[in-house]
Amino acid sequence: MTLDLPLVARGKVREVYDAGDDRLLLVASDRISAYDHVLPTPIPDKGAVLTRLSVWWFDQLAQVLAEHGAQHHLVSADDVPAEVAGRAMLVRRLVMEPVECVARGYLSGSGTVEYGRTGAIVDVELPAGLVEGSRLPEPVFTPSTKAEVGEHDEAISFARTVELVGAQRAEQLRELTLALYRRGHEVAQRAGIVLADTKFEFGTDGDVLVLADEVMTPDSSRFWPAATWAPGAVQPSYDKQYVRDWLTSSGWDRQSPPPELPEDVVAATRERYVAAYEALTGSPFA
Ligand SMILES: N#Cc1c(N)ncnc1-c1cnn(Cc2cccc(F)c2)c1
Repeated sequence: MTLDLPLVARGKVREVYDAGDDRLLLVASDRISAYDHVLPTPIPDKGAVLTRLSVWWFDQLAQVLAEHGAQHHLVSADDVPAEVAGRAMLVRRLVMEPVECVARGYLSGSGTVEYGRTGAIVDVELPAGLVEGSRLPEPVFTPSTKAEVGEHDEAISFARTVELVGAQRAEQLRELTLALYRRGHEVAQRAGIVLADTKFEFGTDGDVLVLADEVMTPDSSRFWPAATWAPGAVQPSYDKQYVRDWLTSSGWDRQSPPPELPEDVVAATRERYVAAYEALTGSPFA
């Protein structure tokens, strides 16, 4: 698929195009990544499900945004080129903040490693005795810098965030990030999903802070099935566990190019994305 628009940025599974008139087009592909590799087999409708989920969250979060004097960047999910209908968002072009705003409600991944070394996540002290998957006493703001494509984001302190964006903006980003995460966690819990952590991106339009990018999707967040949540081990992913388990069983060395996925794993994975969407929104995907 080639869009007749200038490419602005390309991620592992998404692209951003210049749509003119201070608008960008965010396009979500059906590509899936696992173990830091983009797999050769697409998951049908993944891009559409994640786009529809972001669109739904923008509406759900409108009140929280307004309470913090902020807006979101979505202009339209309908006024998009036919080639990407259903899996693209027309958004306002913003001046992007240079930090990834991560909220964590649970200890997982790089957070667990950092906690094991220091008892904290960068400058955020945590109580003793936490294990992989533990729920934190309160959600924490653990910003990171935006890494180059293919690199991992690097967690930074709040003091560094202040250096980058100023004290007032840093405080606003922390407050809003945590408020949005709390709302998302509450909604997800009712849907049988643990929203363990999530990454927001913000920009500004004049003086107004604007929620950008995708929002609380399985690609920007850790989604765990609530029914199997059990601190003390790596939690199963709501959406990617079939893929991870099959890749592990296939003997793939995680260094060479990844193998094609079998049809049953593709179908089961598509069903997990659709199930997450339908559980969260209460609406049928089809
Ligand atoms: N959202 C947004 C946005 C905006 N509303 N205004 C200006 N810039 C951006 C913007 C540019 N890059 N990204 C990250 C990104 C997203 C999706 C795919 C990618 F490859 C990369 C975000």
